[in-house]
Amino acid sequence: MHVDVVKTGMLPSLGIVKVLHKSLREYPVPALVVDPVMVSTSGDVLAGPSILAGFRNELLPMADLVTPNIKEASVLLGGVQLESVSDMRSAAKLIHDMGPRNVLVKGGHLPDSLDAIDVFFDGESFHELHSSRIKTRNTHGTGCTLASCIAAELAKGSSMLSAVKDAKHFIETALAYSRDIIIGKGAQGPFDHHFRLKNGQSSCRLDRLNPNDLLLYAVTDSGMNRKWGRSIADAVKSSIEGGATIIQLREKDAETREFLEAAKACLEICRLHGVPLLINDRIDVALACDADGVHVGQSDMPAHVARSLLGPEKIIGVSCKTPEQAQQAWIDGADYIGSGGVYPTNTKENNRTIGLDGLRTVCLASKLPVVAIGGIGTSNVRAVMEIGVPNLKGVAVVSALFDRECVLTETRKLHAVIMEATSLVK
Ligand SMILES: Cc1ncc(COP(=O)(O)OP(=O)(O)O)c(N)n1
Ligand SMILES: Cc1nc(C(=O)O)sc1CCOP(=O)(O)O
Repeated sequence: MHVDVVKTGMLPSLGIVKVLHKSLREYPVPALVVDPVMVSTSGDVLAGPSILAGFRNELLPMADLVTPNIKEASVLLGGVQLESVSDMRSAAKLIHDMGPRNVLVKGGHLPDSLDAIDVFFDGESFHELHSSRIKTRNTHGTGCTLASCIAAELAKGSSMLSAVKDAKHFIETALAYSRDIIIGKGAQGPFDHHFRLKNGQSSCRLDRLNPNDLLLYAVTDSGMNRKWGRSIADAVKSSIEGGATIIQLREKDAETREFLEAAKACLEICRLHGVPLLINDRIDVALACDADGVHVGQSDMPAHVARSLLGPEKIIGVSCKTPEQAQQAWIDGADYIGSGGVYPTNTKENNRTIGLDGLRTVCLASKLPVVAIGGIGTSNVRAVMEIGVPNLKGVAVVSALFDRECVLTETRKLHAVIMEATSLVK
């Protein structure tokens, strides 16, 4: 394999900085990621003034990306204190002025924050990248691994922001996987990079969402099921038997305790069939019953806060009607987006319809898999699945399944049409 990216940690002497600088000039690499390891975990500054000067003047102007943590950013900037995300933004801009094309200031050491916030600056826009804070002593090597992952993603052809996002996700998952490993006696242990190879040997779920699970997304409505005289759990069971591939409990008028009991009963059914169960809006209910994730809208808990509350292993879906919302959902650590209303619906009041064109626009702007929602049933699902955008993975449906006498029959019918439509698309 040809990997044409160089990643460097802090170099122990000015001589090596100079040699590297010279060889990079002679043999330029397509992308240079610089991880300035210049402050030890205990806070000692590892780089003397001459190394710092060589680093600033010779390496940074060549770098496509530099990835200091807040202590290293502070050293690079002559000792300014960084205590907030706003300070990190100012630091990213000042470091950018030193010449690198992109800057990622890592906020893992920022005190008092629920999640780990990194600030990415590409010279024009800032992005705050959130991930959950994993409580573990095994954090040794995260900075080097992050930079190496970014370099590897760039070599695979990713854009800089995508590479950073993917690398952050790798680190977050690896930290969760390594949380309880005990190696050595020091205050800090190493984390395990090989979790993908060891999949199956840990209780940690590595791939939160299989996008194919979005194919037929059944979203419950207690009013409808009550009207037809069945429990939420019975409705969920029938929909799964009919072919539903993922379930969302959207119980707008349920009391918390009633909702939690229903969620636990549904979870038992879903686990039996290997179907993920998500909770609409209620992060507390999702946490209490250990559901597989949540779905949040634009006026609900922001996805990055949901991620920090739920941790790296849970699925998060976000409703998006515009390309900007889709981009933000991706930045915030969502796993999929729900986009609609594709058609008018009576299930959700005052819902803006975006049509097939709006759906296509959102799909094209989204780096995440998309599920279409709103007024979808057997008569129009084919038109939705045939819009010809590969990341449209399925349809989410409420009334076409649950406002019917027989959930099993309706789900089977819808499933059959979707299967036919998707086989024609392929
Ligand atoms: C899959 C899916 N997509 C969109 C929605 C709508 O969620 P939201 O915007 O939060 O609106 P409410 O469902 O809360 O009315 C969804 N629930 N599922
Ligand atoms: C819950 C919901 N969200 C929508 C959105 O556009 O985000 S449309 C919708 C209701 C979907 O119900 P039905 O399948 O009965 O039309």
